[in-house]
Amino acid sequence: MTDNLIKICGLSTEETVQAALDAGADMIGLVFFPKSPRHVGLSEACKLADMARGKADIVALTVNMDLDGLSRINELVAPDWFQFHGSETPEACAAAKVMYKKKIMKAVAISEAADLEQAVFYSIVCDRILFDAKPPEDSDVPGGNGVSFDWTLLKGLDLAKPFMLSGGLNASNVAEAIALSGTTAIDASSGIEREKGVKDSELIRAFVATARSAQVVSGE
Ligand SMILES: O=C(O)c1ccccc1N[C@@H]1O[C@H](COP(=O)(O)O)[C@@H](O)[C@H]1O
Repeated sequence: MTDNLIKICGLSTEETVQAALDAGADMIGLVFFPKSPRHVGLSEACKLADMARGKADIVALTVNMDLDGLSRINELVAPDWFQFHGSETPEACAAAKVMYKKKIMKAVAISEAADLEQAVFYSIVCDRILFDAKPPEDSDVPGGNGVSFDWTLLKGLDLAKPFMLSGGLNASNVAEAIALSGTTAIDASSGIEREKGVKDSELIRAFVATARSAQVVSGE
């Protein structure tokens, strides 16, 4: 067993939140983005968050949401984290951190080494960086696309804050992703679904079990 940090994102039912908690996920993500097949309304999100509170960190994922929307989520859902998955600036991330007194994770889209540079600025003001693949050109959503990037780009990366790997992870590739990236914090969404937007409890269990035991390969 490892202390790898495991986030299960895009949960929208009580059954799959319970499966993630029972499997030992450290963070559960709720998506507040109407274009996403994983979007949850506020009242459902409150129920799901209450199930997880104190057992796993609750992450509210938003995309370029205005302050009214963020304030409502903050007051009603009371997440531990906001995950900003749009084009929010470092200044906006810093302002949200002060205003809501919550931890902030900023998604940074990667396809080549040069894309890592923007993470430096975010890592000064945010609590964690989430590296995700750039979305396909025909996608309506900036994440949850099941697309991976070259995991070796993260090997040896030194930022002011910790980071997490996402993008196309599933039970079959997460051990290799951890080994090649050197990252022990990982996040999955579409790779644990039986169809788009529909999480599968068995796939969640398999993902968490594999991710929990996967080791970084040292000395490379
Ligand atoms: O899951 C979504 O629908 C979503 C919508 C908008 C922004 C981000 C979204 N998901 C996040 O994207 C990454 C990668 O997801 P996947 O594993 O490749 O499906 C992950 O952090 C999700 O939380």
